[in-house]
Amino acid sequence: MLKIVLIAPYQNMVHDAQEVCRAYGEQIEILTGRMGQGVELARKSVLEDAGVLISRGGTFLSIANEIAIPAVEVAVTPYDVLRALQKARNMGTKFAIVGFENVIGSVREWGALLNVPVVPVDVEQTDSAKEIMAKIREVIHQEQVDCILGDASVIDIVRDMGIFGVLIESGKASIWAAIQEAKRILLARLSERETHATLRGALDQAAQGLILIQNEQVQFANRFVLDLIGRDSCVSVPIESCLPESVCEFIRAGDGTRTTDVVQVVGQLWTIERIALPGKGEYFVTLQRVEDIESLERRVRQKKSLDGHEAVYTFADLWGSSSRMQRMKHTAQQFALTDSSVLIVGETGTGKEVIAQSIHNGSSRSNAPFVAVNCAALPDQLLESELFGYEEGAFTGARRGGKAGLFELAHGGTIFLDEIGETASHVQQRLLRVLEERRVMRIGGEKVIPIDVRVIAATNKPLWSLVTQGKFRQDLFFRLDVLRINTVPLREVPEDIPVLFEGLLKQIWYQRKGVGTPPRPVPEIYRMLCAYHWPGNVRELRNMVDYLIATLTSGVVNREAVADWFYNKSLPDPDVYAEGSTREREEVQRRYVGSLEEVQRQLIVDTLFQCHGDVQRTADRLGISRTTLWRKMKQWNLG
Ligand SMILES: Nc1ncnc2c1ncn2[C@@H]1O[C@H](COP(=O)(O)OP(=O)(O)OP(=O)(O)O)[C@@H](O)[C@H]1O
Repeated sequence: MLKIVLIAPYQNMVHDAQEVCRAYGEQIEILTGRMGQGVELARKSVLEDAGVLISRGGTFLSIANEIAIPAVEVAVTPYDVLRALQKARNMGTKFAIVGFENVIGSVREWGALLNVPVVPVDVEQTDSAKEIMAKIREVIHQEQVDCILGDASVIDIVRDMGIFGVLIESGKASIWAAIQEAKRILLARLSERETHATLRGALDQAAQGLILIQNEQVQFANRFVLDLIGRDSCVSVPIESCLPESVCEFIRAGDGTRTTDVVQVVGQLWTIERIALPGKGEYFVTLQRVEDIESLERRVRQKKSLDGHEAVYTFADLWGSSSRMQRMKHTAQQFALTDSSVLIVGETGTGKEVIAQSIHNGSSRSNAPFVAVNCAALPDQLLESELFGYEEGAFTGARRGGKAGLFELAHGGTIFLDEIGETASHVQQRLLRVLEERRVMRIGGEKVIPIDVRVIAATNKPLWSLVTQGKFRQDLFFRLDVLRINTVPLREVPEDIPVLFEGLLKQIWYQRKGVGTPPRPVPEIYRMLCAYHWPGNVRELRNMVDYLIATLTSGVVNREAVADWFYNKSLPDPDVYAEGSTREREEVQRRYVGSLEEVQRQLIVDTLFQCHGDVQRTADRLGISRTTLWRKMKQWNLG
């Protein structure tokens, strides 16, 4: 605990100070010592936790000059001088007051006011005892003074000269005032010390080296640096005696306000930064292990990549009790336990993405990103830059600072390449290289970035026939087709329709309404649902349930409600057909003639028209994915 130490230059002051402390309950340490001896005591006290020093006169000035901690002066008040003059009157009629400015400052005016002949004699801090003696001799000779007034050090000299001297003593009030000032300063120091300790503690926790240098000496080094150099402290130690040579070289060689470099320290690479501070010869130096920066970068890369790249589905979301569905699910669960590439083949809406996400979530990569990219949804150039990223200036419109590709974002996790059959040949070639080398190079870049990504690809096109037509690279096909899952079209597992229908009914009901009881399906509807061929598979069934929940007015899903959906879709379904009006039936017959492809095209044109060109609404109505719709629009130039 820091304390207050009073260094009294004369014995009476010790006595007065003790009385003041007793009277006011103050706790301070009191020592006696004049000038050099007082300074020595002060120095010792600092080592013994003195926080503030108190002294007076020349001793105070010396302490304030030589000791680094705050010192408070016991002021010499006019009353103190008056008391001394009173005593001096017994010894003569003319006086000189000899002292430093802090003692005799006010005396000049007081002497004049009291009509007492007082000659002030200034003593400088630098004056030796001999020089002071000469000044006293001169004033006695020239001014004929009878007695010298002064502080303790002056009175010592005067006595040695055999001249009358009166000590100007400080009163108890001055001592009390000095103690109060010292307490105020001590409190401020204590709180500063606390802040300092907190700050030091924080800097000691830093995972990098922090060094403050002043005139090539270390003024502060945090725990990280001390551990690195194997020392407990290095305050005020020359840099070459405690810091590694490469660090010293860098500190000396750097110019400018901020310099950075990479140096070798204890066999490792470190980034080092030197920041020039406003004080001359003052620098702040930071040291960071390159390995730590790299690992941090990896973590940042992973964190950033997780934003919006999460798999939500698990195997529990894959419904269907048919043996084909169960088998498929079981196979996918087994694949989740491996790290090989998976190719999922199946029609639109059969749950390829659900399976891909479930595999990811069931795998050891489940805490890492799941990045899904629809290869058919983007123009070739854009797909390429999205997948592999690009460097600044790689092409017109490239973002400043470049952009990380989806492969980089998927680092540690899984990338799901949906509609892989739609990729252009140059993208296929690049994909192959990434899969073979397990590293990417951004477009326009030269840096090779290692990646650890599991690939799951999906297609609703017969990929092998694309290979035989030369539209898909055979080598890429075999890279992807390591583990194969064939999804099941809904029309081939009609026994799953009730389970799926009821599951979706509940799920969507609670999503939309939050509370209440979902509508109850009547068993007859399943005959209608099972007779339908479901080109959009489970997605189409889902859309139907969505429609029913939005339009139902009773708590029952009956034949009429289902028929209404079929009719609304304008599909020439035989069961529903009979329920439409003759005019509408004729209109449908007139419009939807020709090959299946022509009918499909007409249906898409009509639905797009009804939806005012809104692709999402059109796709929803037709029960196909946006991508499938885009593909078909591209095929028939409907864009
Ligand atoms: N077996 C299933 N159990 C529950 N929901 C399913 C199942 N299969 C598909 N779905 C649902 O159908 C919708 C479409 O699924 P998903 O997107 O996985 O199909 P996809 O085969 O990837 O389609 P596309 O090829 O058009 O991208 C999703 O809402 C999904 O939840």
